[in-house]
Amino acid sequence: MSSQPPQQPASQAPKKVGLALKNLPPKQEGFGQHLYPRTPSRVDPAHPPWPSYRGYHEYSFAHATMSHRLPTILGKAIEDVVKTLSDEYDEERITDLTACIERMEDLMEDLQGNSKLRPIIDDGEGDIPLWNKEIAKYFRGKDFMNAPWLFAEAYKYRRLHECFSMSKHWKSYDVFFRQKCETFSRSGDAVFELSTRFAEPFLADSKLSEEEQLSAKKLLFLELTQVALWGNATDLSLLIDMTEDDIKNLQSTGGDHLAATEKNILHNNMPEVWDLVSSPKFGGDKNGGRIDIVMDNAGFELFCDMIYADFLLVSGLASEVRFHGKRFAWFVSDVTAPDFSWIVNQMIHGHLFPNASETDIASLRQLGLRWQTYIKEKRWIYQAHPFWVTGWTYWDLKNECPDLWIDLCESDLVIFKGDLNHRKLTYDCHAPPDTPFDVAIGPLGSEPGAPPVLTLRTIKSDVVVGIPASVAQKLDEEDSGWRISAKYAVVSLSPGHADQEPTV
Ligand SMILES: O=P(O)(O)OC[C@@]1(O)O[C@H](CO)[C@@H](O)[C@@H]1O
Repeated sequence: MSSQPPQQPASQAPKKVGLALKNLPPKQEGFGQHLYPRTPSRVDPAHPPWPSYRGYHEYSFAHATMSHRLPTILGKAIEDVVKTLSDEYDEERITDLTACIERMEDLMEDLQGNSKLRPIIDDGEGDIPLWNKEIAKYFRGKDFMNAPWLFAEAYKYRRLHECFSMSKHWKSYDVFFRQKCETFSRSGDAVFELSTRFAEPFLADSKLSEEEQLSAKKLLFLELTQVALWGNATDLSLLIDMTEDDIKNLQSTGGDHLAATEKNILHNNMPEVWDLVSSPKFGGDKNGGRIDIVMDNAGFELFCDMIYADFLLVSGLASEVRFHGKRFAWFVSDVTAPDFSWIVNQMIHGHLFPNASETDIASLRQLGLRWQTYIKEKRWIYQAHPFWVTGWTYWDLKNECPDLWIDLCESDLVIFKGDLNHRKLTYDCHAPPDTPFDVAIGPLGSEPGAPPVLTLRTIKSDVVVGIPASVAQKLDEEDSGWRISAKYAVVSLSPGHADQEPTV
């Protein structure tokens, strides 16, 4: 008699049972959409006008940044400090710097282990209350990946500063300074292209009629606005994998190149900006307006901004230009006070371009000397409010920093440069692309006393506003990387309400 083997328990999961349900109602869509946009009075950092981008959103640039780019940037920063350490001979300074490296390694662990965001240690800096209030009120218990991307990314740069601000001898050490200087010294072609044209200040040909002179001024204004705009394409945090030729291409400022790139400006208010700055009312009784530039990157972009600011003064469109920079190293290449002085002093005294011709070097020197005079005469003013190095968006500028708000309301035009400033203007959230720019910037566009606000931004991250939905959809279909490639740009103007008294 053959005996049957004992029955084994099933080792596989039972097959799914498919129910043939034909009478259920259809799937519904658009849940929660009635919540957006939130009305401005219900907006706060934990409740943006539209949903935030966050590090765990795998489809977004936020994810690539939080999981890959930031650890790479931090790793390079540690390499920089190790290099500095090797050049040091004083024991106390060496042990002090070693402690900075250890703090950077702790930060790397927190970043890669997705730790919760802790308060910033009080190092006596003016931005501490702003940071710790925002963490305590809105982001307690959040980590690097589930906090809004904008906040988490800014927080990482503040923690990086803390690694040094806790030290005795290295409080103002900038881990990105070396990189910023090296990149500028590799930008010779583009730098001389501009310096040789502007060493002598722009003067409209006196043989031309008044109307012709104005039209020459307008054409130059439009082209230099583009130079300031596209100068933003070369930001160091994105240059990690670029060759020298790639960089040269990005920096090309020739007329043909500008004409070709103008079609990539998806929202272009340049004509309106010209109408504003050329109006006899611009600047009131002053001889030209006060123009503020909330700067982005040091090096080549700063050089382009200075070329622009020089023209604004020389042409009489501006009576003074205020440059707003950062108090410490920020998003790799943002301008700090040392970067601002460095560029002008190197232009006058430096040896950055050993292979350049005497004419090129002389043109740079002449330009640098003129810019130095503007600084001495306070026609160019450098300012660095602590608010610019926080995680707050500019929707909160008035409430969190009424002093800065009142100061900016005195301006005749505030120009925000670059991608990060644009993210802060628009709350870095999923706003529909056809949201009008002045709506997307909230109180900065709508409050009484708000100055005219201009954004000059090459598009390097997900948020895009002010363009027809059909244009965004077409680009999504045809050029999938368009939101991060810096190939496209926006020049958007919010007219503001300078005719009304600002309130605080
Ligand atoms: O402000 P910038 O220099 O134009 O760009 C800053 C940037 O490179 O950094 C962020 C990602 O890390 C993005 O906002 C953007 O792509």
